[in-house]
Formats: sequence, C-alpha cells, structure tokens
Amino acid sequence: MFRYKKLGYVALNVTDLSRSVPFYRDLVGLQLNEQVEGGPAFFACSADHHNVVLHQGGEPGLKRVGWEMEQPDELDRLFEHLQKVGLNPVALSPEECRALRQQRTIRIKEPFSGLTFEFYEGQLERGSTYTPTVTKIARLGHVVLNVDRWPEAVKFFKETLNFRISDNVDGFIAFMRCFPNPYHHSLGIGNAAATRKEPGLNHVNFMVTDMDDIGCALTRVKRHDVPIVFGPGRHPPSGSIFLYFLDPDGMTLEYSYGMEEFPEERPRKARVLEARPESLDYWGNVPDPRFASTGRFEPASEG
Ligand SMILES: CC(C)C(=O)/C=C/C(C(=O)O)=C(/O)C(=O)O
Ligand SMILES: [Fe+2]
Repeated sequence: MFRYKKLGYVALNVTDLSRSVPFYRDLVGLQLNEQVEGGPAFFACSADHHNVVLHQGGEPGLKRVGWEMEQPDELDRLFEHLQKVGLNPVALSPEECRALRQQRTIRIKEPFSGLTFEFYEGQLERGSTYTPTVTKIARLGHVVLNVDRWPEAVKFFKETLNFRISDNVDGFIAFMRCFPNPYHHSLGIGNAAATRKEPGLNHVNFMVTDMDDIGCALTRVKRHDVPIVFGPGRHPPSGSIFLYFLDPDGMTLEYSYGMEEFPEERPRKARVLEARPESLDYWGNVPDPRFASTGRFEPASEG
C-alpha cells in the first residue's frame, strides 16, 4: 500500500475574501504567501507554499482537501490503485500543477462527501519559511467532515485510502491517521445523522506549539468578538487542549495543543469511546449549536 506524508492543505470557499484574508492572517495567524489579484489567497503555517487556500465563493464551504505523499513513487502506486478500484484518478497537467505551486498532483472525487481529494508529491519550495505572529502554529492538524453513510465512509478511508483508525466515539466520529503519519488524527469522519448536522465541513484544526498559544488565542478572539463555540477544554480521544471559534462565514476552526502520536509498528488498538458528553471534553463543556454547522461540500464537478 501507499504511504502518506501528511494532510497538506484545505481549500475553503468564503463569501468575502477581503474580510476573510485579514481574519486568517491577523486573527488565526497564518502567513499570506501569495494572492493573485481577485484570485485565491494561499496561506501557510509551515515551509509549504500553502496549507490553507481561500477562494471567493457564493457560499461558505469546503472546496478541496490535499494530501502529500511520502515519496514520489507512492503517488504512482496510489494512482494505479485508484484506477484499479474504479475511482478514475485524474492527473493534473504540468501547467495546472505549476499554477497550484505543486509538484505532480492527482485528483479523485471522494465518493462519500463528493469532494475533490488531491494527492501530490510535494509543493514548490519558497526559500523562506513560516514566521509565527500571533500564534505559534505548529502545523495544519486535521480536517473533520460530517458525512451521510458514516460506516461505509469510514470503511472506505480505511480499506481503500489506507488510513488507520485511532479511536471512535461510538457511532459518532472516527479519528483517522494517514498512514504512517504519527498524529492521532489528520482526518475525522463525523456521522452527520447522529450529530444532527448537515453533511459538510465540521471543522479545520491548527495544532499550536504551547499552552500559552491557547490562552493567548482565548484573549485575542474575545477581544475581537469572535464567537467561541466550544472550549477551552481537553478532548479525551487525542488528549489535546482545544479552543473552537468561528471564521467570518461561521465555519468552525480549532486550535489544539498536544496530541497522541502513534508508532508505525505495533500501534495500540483503536478504542471505542462511549457516545456521551464526557467523551467530548474532560472539562465538561458542551458545544454551542453553531459548532460545525456551516460549510457545504463543493461537489468535485464544480471545478
Ligand atoms: C467533539 C468530539 C466528538 C471529540 O471527541 C473531539 C476530539 C478531538 C480530539 O480528540 O482531538 C478532535 O480534535 C476533534 O473532534 O476534532
Ligand atoms: Fe478537532
């Protein structure tokens, strides 16, 4: 089977780029690396060219999710495998890859969300890296999707895309790592029906470097009247300390500090946590109704 390096980037649709660009730069603390006039804004929180891309759209949503492979030949193995299982992978042209500042890239339509999933060798080197400002973001951590047909979707990511389950909250959410990336989850698959949410984006997570980043973020978002929709608290599954807040369109973002890491060989078994409030937060918070409620999946065919 093929091997991943990491969750590379998420592309979001926002309804007003001129409002969201300063928010993601100045409030979230991402570095704006490139914005073509009127076009998408490319942000990073690592040496990559982009870990978040904002597109102007008619409604807020998740446009695309990109995964970086461990080595170039993993992409060939993946392409062959996706062809074999009938997912019709498409290789982007060299011009398309260049426009995205990415090396060789392939795409599929992920069957349970209808989203474009992208897999690539790497991004173009920028020669300079991310300089933290308001928050020392360590990395783009994970993206959580709310889907219908939850058991089938989890099975798909495990068996077809070689993700491993780290933990489940029984019938509600599966936390998955892109093998052999060690972090507890870089993908979460939430059960839309069980959580009484529409299918769509649940949240995008940024892992931060220390506890103070969470504390300072709390002060900062309060000062700017940014809605806090869950936390601060601590998640039982990964052990992370979290703070969830809304972007200007109401999409949910998370900062988290600390996360269990798994060895490649002989990892612990996945647990099934009871679906009760204590499984969501050791500190006893419950999410605001606005939590994970905004962000439509952009169907792959819309380009
Ligand atoms: C709110 C849920 C269901 C929960 O338990 C969250 C856990 C974690 C974690 O353990 O890190 C998340 O980050 C998450 O759901 O995204
Ligand atoms: Fe999360």
